[in-house]
Amino acid sequence: MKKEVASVSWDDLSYQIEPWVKNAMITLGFTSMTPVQASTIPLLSQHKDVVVEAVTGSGKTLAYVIPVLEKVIKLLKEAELKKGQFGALVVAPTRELANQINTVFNSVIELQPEEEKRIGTQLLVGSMQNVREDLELFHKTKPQILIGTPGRIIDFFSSNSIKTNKCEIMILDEADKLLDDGFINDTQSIVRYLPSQRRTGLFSATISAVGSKIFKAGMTNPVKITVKSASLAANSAPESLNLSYMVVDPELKLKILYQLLLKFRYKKVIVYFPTNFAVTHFFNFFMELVKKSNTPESETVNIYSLHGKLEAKPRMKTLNTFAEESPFKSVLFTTDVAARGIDIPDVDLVIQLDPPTEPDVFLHRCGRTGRANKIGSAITMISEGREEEYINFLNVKNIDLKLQETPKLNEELVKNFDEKMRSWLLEDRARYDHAVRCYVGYTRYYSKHVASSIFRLAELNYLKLAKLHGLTRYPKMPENKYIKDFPTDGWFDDSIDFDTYKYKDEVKEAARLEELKTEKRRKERKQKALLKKELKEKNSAWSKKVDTKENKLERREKMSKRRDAVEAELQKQKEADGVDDSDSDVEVDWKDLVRANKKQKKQPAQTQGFFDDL
Ligand SMILES: Nc1ncnc2c1ncn2[C@@H]1O[C@H](COP(=O)(O)OP(=O)(O)OP(=O)(O)O)[C@@H](O)[C@H]1O
Repeated sequence: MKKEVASVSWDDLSYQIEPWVKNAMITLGFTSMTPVQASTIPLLSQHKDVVVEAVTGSGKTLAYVIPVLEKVIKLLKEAELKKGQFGALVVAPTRELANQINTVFNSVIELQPEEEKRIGTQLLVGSMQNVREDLELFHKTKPQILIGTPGRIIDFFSSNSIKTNKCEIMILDEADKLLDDGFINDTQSIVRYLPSQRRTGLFSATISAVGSKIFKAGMTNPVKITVKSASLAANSAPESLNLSYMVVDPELKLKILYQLLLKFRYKKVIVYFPTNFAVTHFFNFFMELVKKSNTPESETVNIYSLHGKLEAKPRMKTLNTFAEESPFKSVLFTTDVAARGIDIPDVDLVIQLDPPTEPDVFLHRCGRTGRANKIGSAITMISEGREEEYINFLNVKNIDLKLQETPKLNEELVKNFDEKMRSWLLEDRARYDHAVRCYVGYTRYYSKHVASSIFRLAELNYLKLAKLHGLTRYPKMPENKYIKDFPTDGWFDDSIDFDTYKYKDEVKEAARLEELKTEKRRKERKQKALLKKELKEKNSAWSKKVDTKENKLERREKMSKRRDAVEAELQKQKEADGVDDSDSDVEVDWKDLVRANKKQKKQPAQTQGFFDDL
């Protein structure tokens, strides 16, 4: 479905573009210009640097493709480019986008008349081929336009055989991304390779936040062009895009997604997940779920996955297959790698399982649908609670989301989902390990939200999050401090016996069994050692007791010996003095003697006592 919007004829331009380029536009079905094209082309083609901010899907690509072609046409008319020279450079943050831009250039160039000097392009992106192969191809085909991602462009320019002095124009597509912290150094390195007398164009749907950083792209006195949506309610997004949100129980997100994928009417849907791990994990599970559900609804769905950890070639292939015409409903599970610039006209639905960490990315993700005035819907899931404040946060940024009723889950679907999730996880312990990584990755992702007052780690519902991932135990991580009543060893569900939970991979399983044995032995040894220690402590306490008894006896014996000796001495003295003996007197005298002896011991300087020899 298309919405009518005001457009400008190619002939209404004050500046006349190259006739064959204009004809090519009409042949391609672009009978008139979009507003951003009408405002940008005359300026960029005629010696102005531009900073262009226009909503997603508004036609920014052609707004620079035409000026770039015009610069190159002019260059070729003036003189041949010498060996190693090129005339234009377009930089994009992702391989997919660079590839797409290359395709747009070639769709126009293919319509170049025979008599014109041939224009050529070359794609410079990582992992398609190596730099040496890129250089060989460049010297063989002599393209005038280079399109690529920053890393590979720098590697390419570092070859002495490449001469950058004839580069007339540089375009940064998704310029705010190329000027952010992750890319700025690379972007500046590229700028330093280029001659200062060149035109520069920065393009994005969200460039305002970049501010004075635009000058890091080496611009001189740029003109700012802003094309907003006609809709006053949400002029940061195109009018043809319906933005809505659902408030959901975080544990139910995937079930709701599954129900939407089966019940909703759409041709192509892009589903955004927070991490690469999540894309792989849930893609694998949903493939199984769809395959084994065997319902007429599930049979009409085809699912694809795309993320940054995949090789470049399969990534491109997946995107191409997803973009192809299909009698099935096509679903793409992806990350922010496919948030910006990707133009697949049939995408009529975007679903975000979580808001992105950066608010600008919200518009880019949603903007994969509702492009070029086609109607599209973007639904964002918001977890119940504090996250609901995100809606006001977006509202302040002129992004207005309508509340959509959360679908009631079908009981049969939930039962089927739970059973399949459990059996799929139990089939291979590696899946559980992966689910753990997903869970941990999610918390890392959550901590990166720019709107940190809304997305607080302390307020995440960890139990629901763990259950969403199919876990039965909280993995060890610092965030566990936020979990109230943390269960012993992290187990909140003991329904899986981990001793018998197997890996499908035989080598891994053998290693696990070995580890289990070692662990058992370690436990046994520990227990034995503990028992031994306890026993030792018990024995030593008893022997101490025995020891004190023996000592007492010994002391008593000594004492009685001393007493006998004293008595004998006294008796001797009495006999010598002729005194009669009586027990009671001896007793008294003996005690006195003992006391006197003690006193003497305390006063060593005194004269030697009676007991000193004993
Ligand atoms: N003059 C035109 N008439 C009709 N359709 C057009 C015209 N120019 C571009 N389009 C179409 O509009 C769609 C979106 O264009 P483009 O990809 O350039 O958008 P964009 O503004 O770069 O979006 P994003 O910000 O998402 O990258 C494309 O499918 C393109 O073919």
